[in-house]
Parts: sequence; structure tokens; C-alpha cells
Amino acid sequence: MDKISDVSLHPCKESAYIKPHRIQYCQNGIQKTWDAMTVHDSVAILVFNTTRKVFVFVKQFRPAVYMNNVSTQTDSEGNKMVDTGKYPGSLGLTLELCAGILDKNHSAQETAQAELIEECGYKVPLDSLQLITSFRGGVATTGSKQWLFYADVTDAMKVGTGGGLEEEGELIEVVDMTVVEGRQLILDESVNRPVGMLFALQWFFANKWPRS
Ligand SMILES: Nc1ncnc2c1ncn2[C@@H]1O[C@H](COP(=O)(O)OP(=O)(O)O[C@H]2O[C@H](CO)[C@@H](O)[C@H](O)[C@H]2O)[C@@H](O)[C@H]1O
Repeated sequence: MDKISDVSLHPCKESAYIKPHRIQYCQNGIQKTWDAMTVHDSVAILVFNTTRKVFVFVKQFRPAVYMNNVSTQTDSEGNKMVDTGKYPGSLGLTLELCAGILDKNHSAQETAQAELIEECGYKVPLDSLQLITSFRGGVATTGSKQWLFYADVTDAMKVGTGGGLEEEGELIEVVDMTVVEGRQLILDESVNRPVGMLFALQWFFANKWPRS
């Protein structure tokens, strides 16, 4: 998964995922501008396997995280290149909640159910997905919304290995973590992990653990 090579950076002129805008507006009579991006809204699911009392997370290579951990050098043709000998792919590995973008005209709950099958291999009934809350990501840059769900799963709900959709080129490792490891993860800066995951874990320890 972290065997990354031939990395170069290019201007992004058009994208199905990111649309940059310059917003002009007037606030209290003062003319202002702000640079922002439209991205898809998304869902994330905190998954807890009650059979083995483990969290179910996903590990993957995130190009955007990698890019933020490396420096580029410009070659003779003006291309921005990354020396992968100096900057190994492991710098872009993250540990995350099962998550996905709302790009298929499905509800947040339906998207969460599908992502749980695709990424982690568990099939849960729709009504067993508990909405924790929704919130805004990247308030200065995207303002996009993420719905955060909680799902208890059991080994009996396993219908596949997960790992992501092959047709989308996804390469995802399912990672089981004990409750003790999950608690340690909240403040462990050595792991690349998104803020929504830290909130979800705090919520779990405030509302779901220890079990009565
Ligand atoms: N910027 C991009 N460039 C190129 N291809 C892209 C792309 N974004 C998505 N794709 C393509 O779309 C596929 C599906 O993406 P997902 O729905 O699994 O969202 P992802 O897990 O990347 O982010 C989810 O998880 C993270 C972490 O929780 C959230 O921040 C995020 O909002 C949520 O959708 C990817 O495998 C890729 O092929």
C-alpha cells in the first residue's frame, strides 16, 4: 500500500471532486472576497465490533496528506517532483473511520450503509446506523457537511473482506483496534488521523463505554 513512486505535482485545471471559486460579497457595507472550494458532502461511521470488542478502522494512502509531509524539487522541464527515496509513501498513510462522499444521489444513511460494506465488509440494517451528529469541515475553505454515524457490528454481519471498490482503484486495509488502543489514538500525534475520528472516539467513551 505504501509503495509509492514517480510522484509529481501539477496545476489542477478541472476536477470532478474539487471546484475552486472566488466569492465576492458585501458585509456590513464593506466589499470582501474569499477563496473557497466546493467539494462533496460526506459520511463517516464509527464502527464497533461487539463480538470481539474492537473498533473497525481503515488504513489507506492519502495523496493530500503525503503532499503535506514532503517537499518538492523542480526538474529541468519545470515539473515539481518528489524524491520518494527521501520521502517514503508511509508519510501519507492514515488511520480513519470508514467514510465516503455523497456522490450518488443516495441519503447519508444509505451511503454509510454502502461504505460499510465496501470498505469494511459488514452489512448492517439501515435503522441500526445511529446518527451522532453532523458538522462542517474546512470552514475556511470548503464548508462541506459530514454526517457522523455510529454502528455496532458483529462477526455474523461480515459479508466480505472490505478493502474498497476495485473499480475505483481503492486500496484499503481494515484495521481492528482494541478499546485501549482506540483511547490512546485520540492523542497520538504519530498517526495521521482526521479530526472527526477523534471527536467520534471521545463521543464513544462519553456515551457507549464502559457498557452497562
Ligand atoms: N479528491 C479526489 N481526487 C481524486 N479522486 C477522488 C477524490 N475524492 C474521491 N475520489 C475518488 O472517489 C472514490 C471514493 O471516495 P470515498 O467516497 O471513499 O471518499 P474518501 O474515503 O476519499 O473520503 C472520505 O473520508 C474522508 C476522511 O474521513 C473525509 O474527509 C471525506 O469527506 C470522505 O468523503 C475514491 O476512491 C477516489 O477514486
